[in-house]
Amino acid sequence: MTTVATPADTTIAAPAPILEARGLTAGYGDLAAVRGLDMVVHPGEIVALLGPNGAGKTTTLLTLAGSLKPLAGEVRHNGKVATAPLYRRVRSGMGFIPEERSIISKLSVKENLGLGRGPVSEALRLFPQLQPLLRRPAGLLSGGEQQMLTLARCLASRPSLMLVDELSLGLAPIVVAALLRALREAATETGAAVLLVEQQVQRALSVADRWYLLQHGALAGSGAADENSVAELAAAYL
Ligand SMILES: Nc1ncnc2c1ncn2[C@@H]1O[C@H](COP(=O)(O)OP(=O)(O)OP(=O)(O)O)[C@@H](O)[C@H]1O
Repeated sequence: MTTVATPADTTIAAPAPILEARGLTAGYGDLAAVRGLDMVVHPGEIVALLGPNGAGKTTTLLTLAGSLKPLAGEVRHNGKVATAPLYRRVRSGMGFIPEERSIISKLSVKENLGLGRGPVSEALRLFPQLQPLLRRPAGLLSGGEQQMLTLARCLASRPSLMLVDELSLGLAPIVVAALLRALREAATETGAAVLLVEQQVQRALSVADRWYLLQHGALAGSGAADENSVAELAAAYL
């Protein structure tokens, strides 16, 4: 816990960040796609990582998840420098939803849910829409149903931290709203910390608590997700 001075000169306990980037430079081979990032994500909050195409959002997320090694700087998970690869971080309570859909097409919905670390019953409680589809091969689901399956499987394991890339890509607004609502509930009810990469600024801000803006591989701004954010972000890059 860190302490924060309030205007009334009392102190309140602020939760320690669950995820931190400190001076993080990341990329591919010699190419630094993002440089010198400082970011934090606390338990129970949704933080949107915004920015135009090619700004470095996915590279940042992959590096924070342990899929790419930092070129410089560090990633901290629960206050400790994180060096474990992605699969070990997932085993220790991190949820990761990459841009490409992570289902096994030939397995049924039920079998796909069974591959998760949480109970199938919890996944179905979160997304009852999946119940009538349980016996269907996951490859035959619609894009939105596949993304529900992915998110249900991840949330059922009660992750303490979730890194989510472009959940809404190509999906109908009503489906996106249901997916984002589930993330919001996980953050509010179970204290999960969520870092959400999203192209759609307004959608992301509808559920986020805070945002960071990446441009050309560097942080170009950050703030609370409030009524001024859209105008601020529009001025910056929309
Ligand atoms: N595997 C790779 N090898 C080399 N360069 C890459 C690789 N993946 C991405 N890049 C480059 O890194 C930069 C950042 O890409 P990244 O995918 O992180 O951006 P992004 O903000 O997520 O973009 P988008 O919103 O279009 O997905 C881009 O210039 C991209 O071309």
